[in-house]
Amino acid sequence: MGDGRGAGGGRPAWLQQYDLVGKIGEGTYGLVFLARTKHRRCCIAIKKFKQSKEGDGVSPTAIREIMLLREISHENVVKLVNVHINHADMSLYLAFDYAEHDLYEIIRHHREKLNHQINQYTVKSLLWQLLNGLNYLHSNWIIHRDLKPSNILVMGEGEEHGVVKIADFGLARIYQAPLKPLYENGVVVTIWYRAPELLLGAKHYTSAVDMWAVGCIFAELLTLKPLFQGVEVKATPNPFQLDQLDKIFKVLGHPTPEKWPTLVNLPYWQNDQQHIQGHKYDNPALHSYVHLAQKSPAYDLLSKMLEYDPRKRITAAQALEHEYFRMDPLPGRNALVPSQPGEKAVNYPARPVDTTTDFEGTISVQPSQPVSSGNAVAGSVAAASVVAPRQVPRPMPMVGMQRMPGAGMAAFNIASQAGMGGLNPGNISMQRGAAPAHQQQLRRKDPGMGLQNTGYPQQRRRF
Ligand SMILES: Nc1ncnc2c1ncn2[C@@H]1O[C@H](COP(=O)(O)OP(=O)(O)OP(=O)(O)O)[C@@H](O)[C@H]1O
Repeated sequence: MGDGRGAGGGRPAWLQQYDLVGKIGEGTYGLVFLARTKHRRCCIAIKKFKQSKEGDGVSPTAIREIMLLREISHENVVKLVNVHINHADMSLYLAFDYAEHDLYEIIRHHREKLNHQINQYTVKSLLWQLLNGLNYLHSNWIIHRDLKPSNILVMGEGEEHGVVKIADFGLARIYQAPLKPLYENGVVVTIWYRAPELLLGAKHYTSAVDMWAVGCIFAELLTLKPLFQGVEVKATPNPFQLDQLDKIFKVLGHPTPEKWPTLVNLPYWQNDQQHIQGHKYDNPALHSYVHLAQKSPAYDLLSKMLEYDPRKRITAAQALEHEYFRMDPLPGRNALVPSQPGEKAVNYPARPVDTTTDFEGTISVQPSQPVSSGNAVAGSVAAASVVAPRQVPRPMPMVGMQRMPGAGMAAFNIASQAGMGGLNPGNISMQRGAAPAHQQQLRRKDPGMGLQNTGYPQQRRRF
């Protein structure tokens, strides 16, 4: 594909397969655009990575990582459909399937507009699907590392209505090496979903960090507000985040080496004892923060996700088997349908689209694209407005990473990615088989339902 320049003003040729609708978001590392493929008129979200000040582009290592992400296929994981490199400045564009909603907006809509809780069926279905996608990623040795509500997408009207898609998986590895975050551009970040072992300076990631984040998200779905809203200390790399730990201790109590034996080995626990000891609370009570009975299965599951010791924390596979998902209301594939007969479905707003921003992120493009009616996106365009900046969390700095071995995985030989040319529009030379050993086994297409789980606890049609 290359970066062939179109006749008109230096626009790369690959861009011509899309009609740009506008900008839908901005993260630490880049802008996200809504586009349509000219050929099939599919809605696509294109994530453009910003260049760092040093102007360093995309390394072959990052490209290899991205190619592996293309092999990931699961109903609850957003599909990476294309990768484009703009040769001129080595900027990177990733094209994903488009999702109309995300948990950040769904929670905000309930908190600020509807003023009522998300119904139990929806919470349970969102959580189950999130765990189902995560179980698949973890089984493929991918740790997300930046799970937060804006990264949990939910499909709008259509065949996949109400289906959860985890986004931004695996991207932390790409961000860190070749693309440095732009701290200077005023982006607000959050550490609210960060696991305590990382806050205490653990050097290795395990998939348990994602389960902590899921626990935080579960609590937020129940209460409509973040559970641990610490104020971040801004410094690099990975400074001691005492306020965030304080928020956690207040709700869960002080961790102890009796309950968490490896605590004593964590750098900040050793070095900042004095500070940490000053943050003891008498009556921690998670159940009162989330308004759950202590004996309820929901509380039991949540407290297992928010277990201090990462080795004791519940895994995604175990969580899917939890009693909470076996009792009424049972989770379903469309999380956004009414929970009871006669109940009205919530009409979540479409994403606002800023139609004045082009792929460069600066100048005005052609007037609004004609959008076929009846499509969810039509609403977005009609309601086009400047996209309000939101709190934009960023991934953790890259540190050593332990991956969980997946059970019963079919071998995937990286060398089978022969002829990656089609996937490698920048024609960057790549050594075959050069990926780390732990990545050389990837489960290929998974029909959707995780490893240990054959499907939803009980299929039930909902309207
Ligand atoms: N495939 C997609 N379909 C629709 N919207 C998407 C898609 N991927 C990302 N978005 C939305 O684009 C916005 C910006 O996403 P982006 O990932 O750049 O930033 P973020 O997740 O908010 O923060 P960061 O990337 O800095 O951690 C978010 O609202 C996100 O929900």
